[in-house]
Amino acid sequence: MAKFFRAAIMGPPGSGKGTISKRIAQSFGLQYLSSGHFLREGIAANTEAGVMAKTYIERGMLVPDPVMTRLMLSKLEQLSSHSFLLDGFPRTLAQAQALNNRYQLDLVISLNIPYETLKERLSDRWIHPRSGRVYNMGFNPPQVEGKDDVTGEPLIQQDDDKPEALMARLRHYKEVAKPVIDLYKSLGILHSFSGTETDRIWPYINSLLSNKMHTLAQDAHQSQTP
Ligand SMILES: Nc1ccn([C@@H]2O[C@H](COP(=O)(O)OP(=O)(O)OP(=O)(O)O)[C@@H](O)[C@H]2O)c(=O)n1
Ligand SMILES: Nc1nc2c(ncn2[C@@H]2O[C@H](COP(=O)(O)OP(=O)(O)O)[C@@H](O)[C@H]2O)c(=O)[nH]1
Repeated sequence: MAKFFRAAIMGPPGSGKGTISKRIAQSFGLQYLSSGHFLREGIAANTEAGVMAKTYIERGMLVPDPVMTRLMLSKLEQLSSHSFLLDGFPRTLAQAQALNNRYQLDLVISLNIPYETLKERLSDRWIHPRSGRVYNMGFNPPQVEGKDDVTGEPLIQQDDDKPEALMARLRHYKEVAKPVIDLYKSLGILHSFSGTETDRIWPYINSLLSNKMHTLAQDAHQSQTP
């Protein structure tokens, strides 16, 4: 039976999860699932989960574990025969345990990026709220300043990307992520990458994934050979 490749990416705000996920999805054909994107979609569509999530996000809080877990596991159900990459989920240990009861990840990527770099990147991050498309005035600027490349609609800066909010977000991330990272370390599937430039980190992630997917394909082939 074909074996599907299941991965997650973790890292503080601004560490490049979205940027790297886009490259992984393009290069390896993994289905990309961003929990933040699903939440924003739910909020825009006024779904039950969206209405509930909004009250937490507006206060800078995490959406409760049962809501996130229900939302993400139901998205994953629809992808039961697909390789996937998760971004933003699991965020807490309870979410990681709930995920692990249903799907065992093959690989977790953790990004370690210095604080000064995060601060610079986020102060330059502009987003198209409806699609979640992300720009950076230095790294990947839009074709027309302040406008989304696809729709031409205005780009915005998120309040919590401002330097004043960043320190608290970062501290919170570290606190909540530590037990999740420890869990994946103990399972032997955690791979950490450090640096200040996505373009320098990417070749290492690319070769790690190429190797893993190659091994997986070989294992699947051997298990089929009588
Ligand atoms: N498992 C998750 C994922 C997201 N959120 C909520 O959804 C918001 C937006 O999530 P996301 O798009 O992943 O962005 P952030 O984590 O805020 O930041 P970044 O993209 O910069 O990492 C979060 O701030 C948080 O309030 C949550 O509560 N639980
Ligand atoms: N200058 C610079 N900006 C980057 C680099 N990698 C990503 N970015 C930008 O930094 C911001 C944060 O990246 P993003 O992928 O959204 O990070 P996430 O919050 O972890 O998902 C975005 O504006 C990206 O375009 C990099 O190597 N250099």
